[in-house]
Amino acid sequence: MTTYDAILLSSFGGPEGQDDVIPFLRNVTAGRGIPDERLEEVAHHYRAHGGVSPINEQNRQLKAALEAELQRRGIELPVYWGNRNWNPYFADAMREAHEAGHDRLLALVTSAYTSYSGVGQYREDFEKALADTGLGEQVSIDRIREYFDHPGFVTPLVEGVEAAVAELTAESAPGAGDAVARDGIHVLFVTHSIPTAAAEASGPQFGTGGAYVAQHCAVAHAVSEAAASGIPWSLVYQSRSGDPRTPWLEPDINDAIADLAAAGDTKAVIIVPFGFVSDHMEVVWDLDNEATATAAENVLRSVRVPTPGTHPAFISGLVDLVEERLNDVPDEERQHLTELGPWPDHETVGAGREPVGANAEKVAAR
Ligand SMILES: CC1=C(CCC(=O)O)c2cc3nc(cc4[nH]c(cc5[nH]c(cc1n2)c(C)c5CCC(=O)O)c(CCC(=O)O)c4C)C(CCC(=O)O)=C3C
Ligand SMILES: [Fe+2]
Repeated sequence: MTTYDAILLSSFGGPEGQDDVIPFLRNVTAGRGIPDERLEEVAHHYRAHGGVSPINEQNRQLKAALEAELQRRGIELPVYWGNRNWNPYFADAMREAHEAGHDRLLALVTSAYTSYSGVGQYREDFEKALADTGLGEQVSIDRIREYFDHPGFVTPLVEGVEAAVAELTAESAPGAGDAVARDGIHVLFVTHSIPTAAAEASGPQFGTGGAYVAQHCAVAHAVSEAAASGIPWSLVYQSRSGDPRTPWLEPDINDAIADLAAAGDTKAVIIVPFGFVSDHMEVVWDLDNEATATAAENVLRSVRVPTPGTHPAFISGLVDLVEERLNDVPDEERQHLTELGPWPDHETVGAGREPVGANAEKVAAR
């Protein structure tokens, strides 16, 4: 039995008004040389939504749902919420927890896969917040393992794909599109593109694309088997940014849609955003606007599957992951739906330990 004092719900953060947009983008891109034209382009996505990203409200709902499930199970752990890039920041959450007497924090991160963005940057920012608050000697943070193949994350996706297949193959209702045969459907599992070098660094022993690509392939395979057996699928990418000369993971979802349409067998696509845990800006803009428009231009029907959000299976799965750490559950009893899992736990950050930053070598060595 390991004792923790509180849960640190850790996320990306997003702007909550027009005045927040540029300062937020500067936080996100600090030191990484994203050109201003690109910042303006991204600002435009937020501006069109009143300068508000949906992500913070989604995290407030996630926090409330976690609190309710913890209470239902009799687990007396308060939940503090902090972000990497916007209010409330990690430092705010750590200070608040510490002032209430909670120093042993169990971090639940809203990122399901292994990559620098989902792991190393969180670790760096935890360490930076500990340094900034002067709490590095007192506060410790243990991060819950990557849960890409945990049933809590996979079940909502399976349900979403099953519902999408049913919707597309149903006899057409007034206003809906024409029914599509199963063999006219193609499932597009879409995740965030990252530079190919970052993908390799996520775990070279997993082959081309590292752990990042291997984990996504494994989850796509599992969801496809469970929900859309016999229907062809592809792993595709969204939201590439940065210098066009730097290679990033491909194909882009819009190119994939155009290619499927040109090949002629596909009448409908199911878009499965399985790299994110909520329907935040990258989902509503890049998929619900752009990819959906690309499908329509290419005369394909499209259905976009919801991300896990506050699906009861997801909330319950996250609390199972909390209990796994509280009870020191051994590897062989940990839940996982692919052969890559159960993904290992992370080393503790803080409470007097030397900061190790992104810890890229150690991540790569696993
Ligand atoms: C793998 C990955 C995740 C998933 C894991 C995780 O959740 O961490 C993720 C999440 C998110 N990314 C988000 C937003 C942004 N990401 C950016 C930039 C980048 N993301 C990258 C990767 C990822 N990103 C990369 C390689 C870059 C290029 C920067 C560089 O060169 O290193 C930029 C800068 C502008 C641009 O370049 O587009 C923005 C605004 C939001 C918030 C959405 C909202 O507001 O609702 C969320 C949840
Ligand atoms: Fe991002």
